[in-house]
Amino acid sequence: MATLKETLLKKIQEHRPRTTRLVKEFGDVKIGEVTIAQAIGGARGVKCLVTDISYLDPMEGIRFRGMTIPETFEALPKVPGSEYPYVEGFWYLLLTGDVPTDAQVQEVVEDWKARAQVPEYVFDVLRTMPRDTHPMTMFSAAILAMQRESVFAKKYAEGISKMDYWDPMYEDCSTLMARLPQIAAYIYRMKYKGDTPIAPDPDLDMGGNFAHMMGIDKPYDDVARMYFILHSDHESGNVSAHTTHLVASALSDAYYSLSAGINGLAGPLHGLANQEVLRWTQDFMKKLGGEVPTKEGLEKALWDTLNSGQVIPGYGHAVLRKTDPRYTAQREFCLKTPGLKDYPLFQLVSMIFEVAPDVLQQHGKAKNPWPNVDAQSGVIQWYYGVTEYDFYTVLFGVGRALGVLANITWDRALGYAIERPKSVTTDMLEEAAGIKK
Ligand SMILES: CC(=O)SCCNC(=O)CCNC(=O)[C@H](O)C(C)(C)COP(=O)(O)OP(=O)(O)OC[C@H]1O[C@@H](n2cnc3c(N)ncnc32)[C@H](O)[C@@H]1OP(=O)(O)O
Ligand SMILES: O=C([O-])CC(=O)C(=O)O
Repeated sequence: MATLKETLLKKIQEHRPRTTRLVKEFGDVKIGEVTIAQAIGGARGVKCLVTDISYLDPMEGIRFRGMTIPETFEALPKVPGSEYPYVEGFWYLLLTGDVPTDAQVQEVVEDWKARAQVPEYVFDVLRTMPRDTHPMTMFSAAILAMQRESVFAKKYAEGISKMDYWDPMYEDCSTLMARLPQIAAYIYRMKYKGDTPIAPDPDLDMGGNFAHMMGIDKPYDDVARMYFILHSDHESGNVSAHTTHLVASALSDAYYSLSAGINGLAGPLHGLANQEVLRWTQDFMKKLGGEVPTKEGLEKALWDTLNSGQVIPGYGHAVLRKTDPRYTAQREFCLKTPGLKDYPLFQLVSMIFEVAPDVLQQHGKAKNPWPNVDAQSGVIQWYYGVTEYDFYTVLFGVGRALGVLANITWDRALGYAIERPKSVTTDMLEEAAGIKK
């Protein structure tokens, strides 16, 4: 059986001529144009990034390597006794585009175990930080601290060929993936559980081991598998993926690049929105003082938020124009899980789903009034005892690493250039608009 790395090399060799030909023979073909609104408005809709790992359709939502979320869950080999697939198998799929066999999944499981030992100094770094440091700061710092381990940086300094850059990048990305779950769980237990880290169990898969190190019983292992897969990738233009890609384009290694991407994920308009959703719902519940919320009361709270110039967290999207299928997948998980289905916080989240889209439509600003992934993820964590919502974006970060690290491995494989778009001045825009000579 070919290893994942051997299979990846074969895929890379097959793919390279496609990219080379497109640039050489069809480099002048236009795939879009840029308006003033796009230049000022966050490059929305500007097509200037390439990835084959996932694609986001505004109406359908994400496809991972061509597969929808239900198709992905269906196709991948499941952990024995579990309803959800191995995260390791999903990594194989993202990197190669192939659904792995059981044996191919096991190869990744074993490979990650061999790489999983987090260096002691990473824990020292974390322990030195004041305990009220945001967990995303801790997570990013831990990743950055490991930069000295980078095989890519070492090989680059030794002077390897451009054609081989993908190999040490793959090594760094695999090592990061193997270690992130323990780092995340360590932060959680150090910060919120009286500094009682739990040692990894080498007999468990990534999702199972993460649940074990968090100290949470089944089915939290399935929650972890589902969560990491759902949050992994959302094509290349979102802030965390784009940042990771941008930093990696300077040939910064995977540690520098991922740490930067995680910093972007920590923004409240991006990954941190899942923390904000819980903060918003908790504040709302507190104001009710234990009363069951009514739709009218909820509607008023939503308008209060909008009228005070704030966004409704978990709603709206830069690309999606329908309910996020990641929201739907998590909602379905809640609906099929007996205790969760009737859980008051889930009922409130469901009531927001009934009320908020109308409110946002009446408000008339958001192009997409429907919920995104962040509106539904926190309630599941809360139900299983992870009520420290500051931590939620770290969970998102472990999942997001799968996508962005697979992407930067392919960036190096296909020799994508250093990213350097052109800026213009406001004077130039006014000239282009014909309002200034
Ligand atoms: C994993 C993820 O990153 S998913 C997104 C997580 N983020 C959130 O849930 C935060 C709430 N949502 C938002 O702030 C936005 O919808 C974003 C950031 C996700 C997308 O931003 P954009 O593409 O600029 O959205 P859009 O084009 O619809 O924005 C138009 C206007 O509607 C507003 N708007 C968009 N969504 C919302 C919302 N949920 N609540 C209130 N206003 C909103 C925007 O702030 C903007 O207002 P402005 O014209 O005064 O600047
Ligand atoms: O696609 C985006 O811009 C934001 C998002 O949902 C993600 O990154 O998961």
